[in-house]
Amino acid sequence: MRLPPAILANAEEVLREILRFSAPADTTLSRYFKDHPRLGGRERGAIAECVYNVLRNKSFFTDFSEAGGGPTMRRLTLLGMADAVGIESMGGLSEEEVQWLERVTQIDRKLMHKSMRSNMPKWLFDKLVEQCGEEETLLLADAMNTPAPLDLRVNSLKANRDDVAAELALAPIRSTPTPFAPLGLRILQKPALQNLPLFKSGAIEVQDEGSQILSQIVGAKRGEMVVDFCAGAGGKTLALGAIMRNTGRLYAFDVSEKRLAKLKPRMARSGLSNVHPVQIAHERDAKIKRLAGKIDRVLVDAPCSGLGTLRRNPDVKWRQQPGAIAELQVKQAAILDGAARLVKGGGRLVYATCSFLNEENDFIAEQFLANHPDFELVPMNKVLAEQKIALEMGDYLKLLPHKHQTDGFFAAVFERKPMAKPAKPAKDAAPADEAADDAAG
Ligand SMILES: C[S@@+](CC[C@H](N)C(=O)[O-])C[C@H]1O[C@@H](n2cnc3c(N)ncnc32)[C@H](O)[C@@H]1O
Repeated sequence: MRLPPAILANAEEVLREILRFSAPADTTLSRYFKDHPRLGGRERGAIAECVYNVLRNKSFFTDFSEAGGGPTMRRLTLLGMADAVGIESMGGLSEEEVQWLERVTQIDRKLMHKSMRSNMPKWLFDKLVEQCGEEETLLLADAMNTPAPLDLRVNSLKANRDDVAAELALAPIRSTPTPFAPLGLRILQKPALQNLPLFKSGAIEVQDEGSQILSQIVGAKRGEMVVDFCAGAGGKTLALGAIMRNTGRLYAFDVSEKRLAKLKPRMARSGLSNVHPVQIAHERDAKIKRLAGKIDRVLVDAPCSGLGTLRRNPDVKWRQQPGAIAELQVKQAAILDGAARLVKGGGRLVYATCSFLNEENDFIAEQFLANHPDFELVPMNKVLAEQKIALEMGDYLKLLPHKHQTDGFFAAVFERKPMAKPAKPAKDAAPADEAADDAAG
């Protein structure tokens, strides 16, 4: 059945707003749907897919649309919708529009100029070519422009993976185990999960496999003191709490009250009682001072460009500005430095981002090591072997969609060298302050 002609007008209206890039695309889209309650499920699906197709393919869609007649925004919408539902399902097209769509959808996109084929802003394409070469950049870009599957994490406090897969199959939702994360299930459809008893009972959470792996390499154990320094809405906090089997103490820090508030209902569903959310003003907040040198594992899931999540948030590449990367680097280094103070001797600090840019990743890790001689790098192959994760890496974790079918993630693990014990004063030694005075003199 054809979509009503008005749907193209709706899609064009919301697309125009989203392409101003003043807010994240998913926020604008949800608000639009809330303001238009009469749109049905199929219509919402088509509009959302149309918008996301335009965001993913904006470079060559813009090129195609400029080649035709009529308003550019209408043509962009037609291209996005044709990719979403097919020309034959679109109502309200003129004869000329049908012919134009039939012509442009035949064009072999692989023959386009490489920078345009990547569908990235020029600054990002150039940066990536410099970082990993043209061939790798195009593979990465193609993977980032392909919608991601839906990954679930089974909450091991409440269920096991096989039982969850069997219960999903009754829904009926087909899932397959994720290749690397031991509690992950991958779903290729896009079912509504919110009403499933499995979701309501906290047996499953939506979490990309990469994010699950990242939580695991923190290596938190039962009974330990652990800090999730940039916990946000708690995706990794919940995974860490389950890995700790709901024992020990897990602090969830963040500067954002709004994000921490979203963690609370998720905590309640998950059955975790070892999580302590704490809002901090900044990475040197006095609230965290008393924990200095006492924590076994600290995770810094740092604020970053978010470019690793382009499969889900294709607007990020157009919203991100090259100048912002340098500002992020300053913040990342400061947060990592603040968090490092918490780690006890022999404890570990994990720095992570969902970015594939070396500037936010290797560079920050190397700078940290250069400035913190009391920490040493734990090579990622060692960390992965400890966790029995069958992935081959070098010094760092670098997950990429075209290689690992996950979002783009980076992680480095540092271990604090055992702290030197204060030397026992010799029996006839002078009191410490006297000795210091002597030395100063
Ligand atoms: C990448 S997000 C964290 C995502 C979260 N770990 C998860 O798995 O869902 C980065 C978070 O860092 C927080 N943040 C920013 N500056 C911070 C700071 N100085 N100290 C602690 N958290 C900070 C942001 O509010 C944001 O929630």
